[in-house]
Amino acid sequence: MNDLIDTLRRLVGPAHVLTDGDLTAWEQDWRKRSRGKALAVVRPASTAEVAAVVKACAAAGTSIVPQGGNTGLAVGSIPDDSGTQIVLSLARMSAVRAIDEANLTLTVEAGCVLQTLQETAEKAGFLFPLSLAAEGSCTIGGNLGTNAGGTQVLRYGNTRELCLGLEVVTPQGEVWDGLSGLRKDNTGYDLRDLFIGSEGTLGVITAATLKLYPQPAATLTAWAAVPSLAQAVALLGLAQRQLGAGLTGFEVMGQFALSLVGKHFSQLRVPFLGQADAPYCVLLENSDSESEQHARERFEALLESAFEAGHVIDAVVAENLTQAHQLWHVRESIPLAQAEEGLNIKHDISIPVSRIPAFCAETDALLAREIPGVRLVNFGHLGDGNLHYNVQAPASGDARTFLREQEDRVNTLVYDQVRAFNGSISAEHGIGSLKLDKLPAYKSPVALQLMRAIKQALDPQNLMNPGRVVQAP
Ligand SMILES: O=C(O)CC[C@@H](O)C(=O)O
Ligand SMILES: [Zn+2]
Repeated sequence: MNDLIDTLRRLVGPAHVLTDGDLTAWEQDWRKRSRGKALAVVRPASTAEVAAVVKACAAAGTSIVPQGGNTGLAVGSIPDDSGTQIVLSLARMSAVRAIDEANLTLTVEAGCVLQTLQETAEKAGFLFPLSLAAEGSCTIGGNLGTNAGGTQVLRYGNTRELCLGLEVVTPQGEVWDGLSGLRKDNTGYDLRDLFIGSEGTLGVITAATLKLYPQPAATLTAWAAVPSLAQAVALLGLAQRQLGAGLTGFEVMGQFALSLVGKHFSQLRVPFLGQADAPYCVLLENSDSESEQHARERFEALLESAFEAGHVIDAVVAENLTQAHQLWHVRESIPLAQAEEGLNIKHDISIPVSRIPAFCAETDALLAREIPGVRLVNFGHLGDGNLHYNVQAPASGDARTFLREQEDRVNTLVYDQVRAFNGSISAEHGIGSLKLDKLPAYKSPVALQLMRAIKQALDPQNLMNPGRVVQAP
């Protein structure tokens, strides 16, 4: 092992091979639920260095956990507790390599922080639409590795849809330069899409060519109180018909989720908080290619028809950007408020949009019956059929004990319902190690067999993020 550490020090410089001191930032997951122990944290500065590190680890039979901003929610980017794995941090590889304005593409290295990437696009007069609460610290490599979703998916798609090409270091330490900015390329299997969402189990993404979009002329945000989830779904349909591609955000939030924001972040103003006839609120975003006035007129027309149809019982439209940011901030504070409230169980699920009201009605009742006192923190990206159907321990009693005794049962109740409604047990957060043992019960055996065969073909030594996504054959 000491030989490997010496080699790594030679390859990336001694200052970038961390073996002692406080390694919490690399060894602990974002929710602070899991902690591993790394043999070393290695921080290469170039693709050539990543390739050399991977080759050295392969020769030593040492496994590698690629890591970006370490903000994931599925425990996929920290080492296990064996003390034998290398954490390969891409943080130092953050350069913007090129912008091609005519081709509408941007090529960046994996460690580029998402917000920096958005700002780079903006400075060049474009929009890079991937947007999520962790954007100040997550990196594009991690976004690609997990095929992250976020709040603009209903208009622009997941990270996968925003990526045209990749550069990848294979488990053998070869470099695949697939950084094409082509929108059409039918020359065989789509390797790019294989690596996206593979959570570092097939290789290390070192750079990507991403799509840019024109900036909208105006973006408006509204917050509506809705009488039921069924009416929220009806509002979504109406908004899609009236705004077309202008509808760039459609988030739903249950009153209990909002009450946690009110409780833990009392400086934030939460519209329609606790309004008894509105069990849910919806945040809508309208991006307009003409003007602010045009956007406002269309938004007002939409809300008027929505009131008439009974989809909405109250609504506010942000007057300016500051107010719009405040509304988004309330929405994005829900996970933090949940963490403040205490230990919880997350379910990042997707269901066909049409079936979400029935799913929630049935599953809410099932949980209330089976696990009395349980508190549902239900919110998410309704426009994508993606709910964060989270469960907070009962207010009374010890949350840690509750989780120890009930977490598996809660998961089984919820995921069995997800299966019955043709849904997915991971919509946008990935599998990591958190859901590794769940996947076989909820994914087709044929699909799992194909996934294992791919893993075996690309990484026969099982050195790339082992124990994540699929168990090696
Ligand atoms: O904490 C969660 O459950 C969801 C986090 C994130 O995906 C969000 O949509 O805010
Ligand atoms: Zn989300």
